[in-house]
Amino acid sequence: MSHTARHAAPPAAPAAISATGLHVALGRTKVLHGLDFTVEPGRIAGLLGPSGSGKTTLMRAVVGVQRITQGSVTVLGLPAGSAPLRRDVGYVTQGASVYGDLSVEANVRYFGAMHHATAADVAEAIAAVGLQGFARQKAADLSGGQFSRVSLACALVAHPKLLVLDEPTVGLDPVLRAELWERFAAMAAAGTTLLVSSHVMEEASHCSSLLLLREGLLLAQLTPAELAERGGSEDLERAFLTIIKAAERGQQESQAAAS
Ligand SMILES: Nc1ncnc2c1ncn2[C@@H]1O[C@H](COP(=O)(O)OP(=O)(O)OP(=O)(O)O)[C@@H](O)[C@H]1O
Repeated sequence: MSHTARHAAPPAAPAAISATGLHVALGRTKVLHGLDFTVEPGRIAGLLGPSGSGKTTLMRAVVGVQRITQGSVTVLGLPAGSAPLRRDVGYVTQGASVYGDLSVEANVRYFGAMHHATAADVAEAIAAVGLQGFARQKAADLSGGQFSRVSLACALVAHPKLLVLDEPTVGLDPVLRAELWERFAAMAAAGTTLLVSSHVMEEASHCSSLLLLREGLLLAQLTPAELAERGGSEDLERAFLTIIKAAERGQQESQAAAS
């Protein structure tokens, strides 16, 4: 082995997500306007933005179920949506993809089967979302919050390398919410990357990187501490509003100047 080779740095792992000049149009509406960002492996990236800012569209592009108009999205070094990624990427949408007439356990087993999950894996995923007491219950007979947790268990059982979650804590009580964030942190520490959208600003503090989206533009990618500093408040909701309002003012001023 040559001296150079012995001291060469190990090859860097590819970014978990890398978007370059990402444009998406839905019908005639341009929804994403050229996004550039990177999420490193083992991070929890929070996707924040007002309703209609393009969060779901961006997540769909990352998962590879959204046609891209221009630019590219790379996931774990491969084009988003490519076949080898199917095993490595989990996606939990707001509209749960759960079979109401099957039990919780049967649902999780069904998803797990595609990933050779064992009975222990299934039980562990169900326990992770706090549904161990409901494993035999028909999903249709669960409460709304319990039902949405079944789809999360279905994603967890696959042990994906990238987990994309659209508002996973909606409808959950504060105890479960805190437990889930602990779970996400443990997964990230073990190398899983999470992309999580949220409306709940206090949840932003659990993320290592925040993507602030407004009207299909990436306003900033920053840490929670940087958000607090840039928005002039330790209260992340207030800081977020300050940044969003400043962007709105900037847009109005440039429109006024142009007219
Ligand atoms: N099929 C469609 N055709 C045209 N426009 C669409 C379509 N689906 C969504 N949009 C528009 O695209 C924009 C972004 O939608 P998206 O669902 O990505 O936003 P979001 O940030 O996830 O919103 P929310 O927080 O309310 O879920 C919105 O203005 C929406 O009205």
